Amino acid sequence: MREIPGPRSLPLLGNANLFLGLTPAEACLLMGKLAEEHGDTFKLWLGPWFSVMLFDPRDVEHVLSSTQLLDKAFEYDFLGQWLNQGLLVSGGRKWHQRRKIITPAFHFRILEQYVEIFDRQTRQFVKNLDTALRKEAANSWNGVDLGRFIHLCTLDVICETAMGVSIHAQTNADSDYVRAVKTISMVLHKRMFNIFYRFDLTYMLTPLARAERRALNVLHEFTEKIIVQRREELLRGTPSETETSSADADVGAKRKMAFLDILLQSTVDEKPLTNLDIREEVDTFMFEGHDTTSSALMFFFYNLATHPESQQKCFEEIKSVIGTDVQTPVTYELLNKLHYVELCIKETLRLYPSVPLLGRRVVEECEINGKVIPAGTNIGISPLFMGRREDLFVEPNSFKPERFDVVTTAEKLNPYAYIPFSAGPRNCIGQKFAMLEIKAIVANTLRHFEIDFVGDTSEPPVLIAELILRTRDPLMFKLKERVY
Ligand code: HEM
Repeated sequence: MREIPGPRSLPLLGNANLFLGLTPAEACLLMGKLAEEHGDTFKLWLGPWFSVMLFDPRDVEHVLSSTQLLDKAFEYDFLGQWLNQGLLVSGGRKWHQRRKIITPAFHFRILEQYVEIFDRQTRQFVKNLDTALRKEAANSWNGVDLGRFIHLCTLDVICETAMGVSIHAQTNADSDYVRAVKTISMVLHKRMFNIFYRFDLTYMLTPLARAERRALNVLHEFTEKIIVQRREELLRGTPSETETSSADADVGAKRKMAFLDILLQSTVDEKPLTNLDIREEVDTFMFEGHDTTSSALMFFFYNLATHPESQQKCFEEIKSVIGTDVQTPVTYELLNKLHYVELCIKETLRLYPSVPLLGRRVVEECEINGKVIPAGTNIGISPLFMGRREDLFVEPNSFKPERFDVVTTAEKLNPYAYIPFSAGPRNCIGQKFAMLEIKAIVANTLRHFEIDFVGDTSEPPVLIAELILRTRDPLMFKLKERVY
């Protein structure tokens, strides 16, 4: 450990003193400064936890492509309260088996049928924005906080695709389930990033722990209820894939194969999955599948609002592919033709990767390009810092979607520097789903509104690299209805 450079550490505290009292935004900046001072590989002691940060793409490649370094860092254990041993946090044989049975759930034929859900939920999103626009005009508000609306829309999308039911988050943002999701996200951020909440014994005595228990009850009971219901329906043989369910008013108009149904029909070692097995995977989709896409969409709209020429190009492309009738639904084929929109999404994820930090746990001592990494080390890899490396991306802080076009594609040149969806065997299983969903929301929004940013554009927004990347202050936008 001594050979790895890093800031001087104090007894017991290690380097935790450097982070004490810092806001998440300041902590984020500090990580950048430490990399400048100590180089692409540096160590950090946070109390008893030893971490090595790897910022060199060759080291990142070694870790992410390895079939040995697959275990997640200690911090992911906090997610276990909600996700139990779902795909994101599990390791070893269990992860292998689950990845194998879950991969077919993201086949393009399955994704294709979800586009109708993306389209329908986005229409509600557009309706809500329209109402907000009118309220804003009537009350002379200074802009709309898009993030709030996006979050509810992505929550509705993931709930309907994962469980086949709608929670109507967009029309009832105050429901128990929506509030529980918000609480649990807040708790997870605090536990991971505040050293005082890290120790179970002291944490259990805090009001935060009580709030977490209440939220977990709501989340687990909801998923459990749907699983039981769907299993019974499956046993009874009704309703079929495309049949309308009249029994449950909450069910989407046409039944589709939700992720849940695929899991109900899967087997491991010739045995069906138990309710708990299924719950942990469905909850994992609920967690991984909404905050990540919300963050990406938020930064996407920020980039387009501050780069009107790119917004115009996106709009022109959407108009030429989907047409000028705003009632025309988006389809899988149409979304696949939105090439320029795709470049803008990729560039947004380079500048603002939804997951700014990935962590792996070294179970057995290993060597990474000549550096010996002891067992027990947590490895940190930052898609955020990688995407901003000057030696790999020309003008890294500028929004230049063209860098991803087919001739010069920045993605192919640097497969282990451009890692918003991670890379290698543990990459994001929902990548294609996410791209389609983002495109559907973007296409429907830009068909209806022109988007302008309200606020200072001379400085980029202050970022907070928590579990999911966000900004310190809400980003506010002015919307203008498009007239055809
Ligand atoms: C813009 C949207 C998204 C981004 C940027 C993103 C990014 C990522 C990243 C970086 C990882 C690796 C995490 C790690 O190693 O700690 C990951 C894993 C994962 N993601 Fe996504 N994700 C997105 C959307 C989704 C969606 C929509 C779903 C589900 C429908 C999903 C499901 C998962 C799952 C289950 C894993 C764990 C995979 C495994 O360990 O085998 N993600 N995602």
